[in-house]
Amino acid sequence: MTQEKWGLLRNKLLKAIGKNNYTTWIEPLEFQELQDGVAVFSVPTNFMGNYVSQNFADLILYEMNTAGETVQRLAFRVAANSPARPKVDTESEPTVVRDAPVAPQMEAANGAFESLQAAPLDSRFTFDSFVVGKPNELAHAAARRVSEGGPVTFNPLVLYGGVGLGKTHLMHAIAWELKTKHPELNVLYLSAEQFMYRFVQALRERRMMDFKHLFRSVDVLMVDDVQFIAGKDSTQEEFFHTFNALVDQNKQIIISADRAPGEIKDLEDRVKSRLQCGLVVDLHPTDYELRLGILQNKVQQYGSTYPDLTIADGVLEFLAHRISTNVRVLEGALTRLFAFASLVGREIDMELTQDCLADVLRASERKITVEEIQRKVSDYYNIRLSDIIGPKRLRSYARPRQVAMYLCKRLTSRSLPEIGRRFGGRDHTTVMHGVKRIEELKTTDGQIAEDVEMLRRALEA
Ligand SMILES: Nc1ncnc2c1ncn2[C@@H]1O[C@H](COP(=O)(O)OP(=O)(O)OP(=O)(O)O)[C@@H](O)[C@H]1O
Repeated sequence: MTQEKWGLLRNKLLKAIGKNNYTTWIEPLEFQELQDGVAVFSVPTNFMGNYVSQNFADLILYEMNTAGETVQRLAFRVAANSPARPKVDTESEPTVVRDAPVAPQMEAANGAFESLQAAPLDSRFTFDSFVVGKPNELAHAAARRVSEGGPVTFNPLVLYGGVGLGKTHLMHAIAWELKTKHPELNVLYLSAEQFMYRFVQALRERRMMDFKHLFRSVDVLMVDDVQFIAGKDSTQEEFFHTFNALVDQNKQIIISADRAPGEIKDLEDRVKSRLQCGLVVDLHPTDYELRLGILQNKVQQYGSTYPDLTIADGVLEFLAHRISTNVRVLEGALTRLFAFASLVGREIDMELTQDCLADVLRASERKITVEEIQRKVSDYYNIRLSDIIGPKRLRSYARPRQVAMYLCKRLTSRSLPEIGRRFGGRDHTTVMHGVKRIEELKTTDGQIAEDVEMLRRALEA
């Protein structure tokens, strides 16, 4: 087997196991030789050799044999001095790791221009693998519309949202779709940082005309993480001119940012107002249903890599409930669970999940505040917030107040005197009495038990 062939195979492995696993386990492997049905790799450590052999050997063997090699076994040698690593083929397969530069072929009209370096597209970031839910349905619909490549209706499309909510995923999905449906279109996707880098390079090499010409000759310009150019005056200026030139030619521009354009500090007003001219849509923080959908989707993808692993009922629901920070953390947690479970050869049950993800679960513990509880409880019972905190002793206020006190004791780390203070300066014995009363009622009064449960769920969602 040649190094080139291994390079191609690595691409397949990347697709199958995802970027994280690939970078950690496959990238450091160096193919050495194939002799008598044994494929020999050098690895940096024994541990790595063992891990790969336990977790990915079947997959590697399968891919090698499918590619026409006869391989019965893999061997891993710890090498002090490894030979140069074969490169992942980026020409025949568009699957490349994010941030690894690749030069797409851009035909220059008069042959005088260099090809323009674009960011590679992650083959996993497609519309098919994007799970749609309430928080992202508008952004998804807008992305779909633009990806049809029809007449430009809104220009630019700006997608914004917090960390790890799927902006890059949607951008790549648009680019893939356009490339498939309209191969004739010159689609350029790059990060704002790469835009700046190209600009500075052009300045340094005195090739600004080339730079301008290149950027103005694209049909669709996609710039990810545009907040990066905030405060970088000359880059902003060039971006502004590029932007205007493309809009004038009715070329589609798609931008992503980590916040609404108007809220990006140190972004020039004229750039802000240009960005606000088109359609600005945000990706909201995920909700429980979306997180669960994303997890289920991921598990399905893992099915081929880990055919023997099973997940106990309730684990995905637990993760969707507990990890609400961002999708990247959620995916990372699942990847770790699968790797761990396959390492120890066990079903993914609650116990394994708690053990394996203790740090992630601790870090994403949501802090519920007393105020939040008071607000939710007053909404739930349809009374005013001031009635929960105030002195009225009417049963219709006293009971919700006790429920709120009970929830404060159970869901926050506040002490009884602290809780009392926040309920209009009540004594800690009053809080203690309230908590006890609800505890008793929960066992005798079905309605109270249900109220408390509903509220707890709403607060922890
Ligand atoms: N709705 C979704 N369906 C499936 N996967 C998703 C979804 N949203 C996010 N992801 C996944 O979460 C990870 C993070 O998403 P992405 O890189 O697109 O986030 P981002 O918004 O660009 O974040 P950042 O601001 O950090 O660049 C990716 O692996 C992506 O595939």
